[in-house]
Amino acid sequence: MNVSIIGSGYVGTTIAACLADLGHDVINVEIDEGIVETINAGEAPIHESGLAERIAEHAGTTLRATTDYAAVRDTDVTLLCLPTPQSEDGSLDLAIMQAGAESLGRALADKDGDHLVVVKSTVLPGTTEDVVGPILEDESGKRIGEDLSLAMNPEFLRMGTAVEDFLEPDKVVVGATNESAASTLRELYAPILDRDDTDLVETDIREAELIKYANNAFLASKVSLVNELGNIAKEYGADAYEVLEAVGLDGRISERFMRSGLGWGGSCFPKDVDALRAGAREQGYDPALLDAVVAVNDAQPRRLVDLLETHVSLEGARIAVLGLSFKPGTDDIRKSRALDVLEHLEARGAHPVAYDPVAIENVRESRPDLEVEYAESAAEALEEADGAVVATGWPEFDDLAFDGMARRIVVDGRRISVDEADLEVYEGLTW
Ligand SMILES: NC(=O)C1=CN([C@@H]2O[C@H](COP(=O)(O)OP(=O)(O)OC[C@H]3O[C@@H](n4cnc5c(N)ncnc54)[C@H](O)[C@@H]3O)[C@@H](O)[C@H]2O)C=CC1
Ligand SMILES: O=C(O)[C@H]1O[C@H](OP(=O)(O)OP(=O)(O)OC[C@H]2O[C@@H](n3ccc(=O)[nH]c3=O)[C@H](O)[C@@H]2O)[C@H](O)[C@@H](O)[C@@H]1O
Repeated sequence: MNVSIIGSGYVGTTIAACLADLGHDVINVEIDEGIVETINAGEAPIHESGLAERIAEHAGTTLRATTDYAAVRDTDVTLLCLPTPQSEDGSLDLAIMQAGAESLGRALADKDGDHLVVVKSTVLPGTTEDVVGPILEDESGKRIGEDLSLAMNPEFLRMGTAVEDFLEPDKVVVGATNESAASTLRELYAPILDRDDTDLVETDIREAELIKYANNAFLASKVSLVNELGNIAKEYGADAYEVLEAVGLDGRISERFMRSGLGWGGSCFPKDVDALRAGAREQGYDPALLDAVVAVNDAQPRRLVDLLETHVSLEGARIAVLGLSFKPGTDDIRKSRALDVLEHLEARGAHPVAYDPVAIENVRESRPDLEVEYAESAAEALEEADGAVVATGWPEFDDLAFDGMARRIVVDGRRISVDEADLEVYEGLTW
């Protein structure tokens, strides 16, 4: 099938390379010329395991990139993978989606024959049909239900495991208003749907849009609940990891997403939970539980620094901060809880020395306001430190030697593997 993908970021690039791998002819339409050149040169513009080799294999043949929207006219289906950021007040900002839909609609005006447009970006219910659809109709002169079809197909991949998640998903959700759109998507994903472990959910567009938010809200809530239970466990002197491992054996609950500690960050959970809360309020519903989910999450970094302060007087103290990215396996620092830890340490007069295997440059560039010293290794960050906090659970922090510290005091927000006998103090945030 001939497929065009609008937006070549984490989702668009991953999907393009994977669909080319599945045998489709794919073109990425992207406004950033640097990304376009990188893909056409056979290289990956982002770091994701399994991506570079797929781009290298297909670039120039079944995978191409362009800045020119006219390319969509040679394709049967277009997947919109544009960013859907949040506004200052937390609500969903659709400006980029609207601009992309306008360019796409204008390009489709000169296309003979039918075209299917699929929204893959995370958008609130009503966006596909009430915002994207009308723009496409106005700009293209085509009519939905006649020579234009619209579908919504949310994406559930995680950063760090994007290729594997896309090719081996638990489910594919297709929201479509007509059978021909649904059948085109079934054909597009045929090799994925042939897997025994992938469920196909066919539904209407609004449900598809909300399934994505409900999914992220559920996972973020699960981690906040696990953190609240962990905070309570800590008060009782109990180990939350042992408690929740047992709880997870209940098939209704599941063992996954049970890691308590510093909380959730990243480019998705925070923005999507906020957008859903703002959207719910706009609809007249007060999302009390989701408000609490965010409040619990926001309190964890302060709790970690409070815990450290019970062992170290922070004014003037040199504190090693291990990990800056929002989770291991990525250099993404958006809404990383580690940044909140740095802010709390700074506010209390400490001198943070941070180390991360891949994310330091991103923090340096995007947060010049932070007064942090950066180290080139964990050992260098720990040198002469009066205490250390673990903010991201990178595997390389497991079984680390805490040699060289002025005082071997370690407060862990991610449950790394530690030989406590080597330390003066080892405290987990929730155990
Ligand atoms: N990052 C993730 O792990 C996941 C993201 N999502 C959702 O997918 C959507 C896309 O997210 P990401 O790929 O992370 O975004 P991103 O920010 O990594 O990439 C978006 C790309 O679109 C390009 N772009 C912006 N305006 C454009 C335009 N008018 N025409 C063509 N290209 C344009 C940007 O230059 C950028 O390269 C969002 O709605 C997000 O919530 C869903 C599942 C996973
Ligand atoms: O909508 C999105 O973009 C994506 O958001 C998340 O994916 P991602 O943000 O890449 O990362 P996760 O692995 O879900 O982790 C999110 C945050 O939760 C934290 N977390 C996760 C699991 C856990 O047990 N404990 C915990 O604190 C992680 O450290 C991280 O900060 C979802 O898992 C994806 O399904 C979804 O597609």
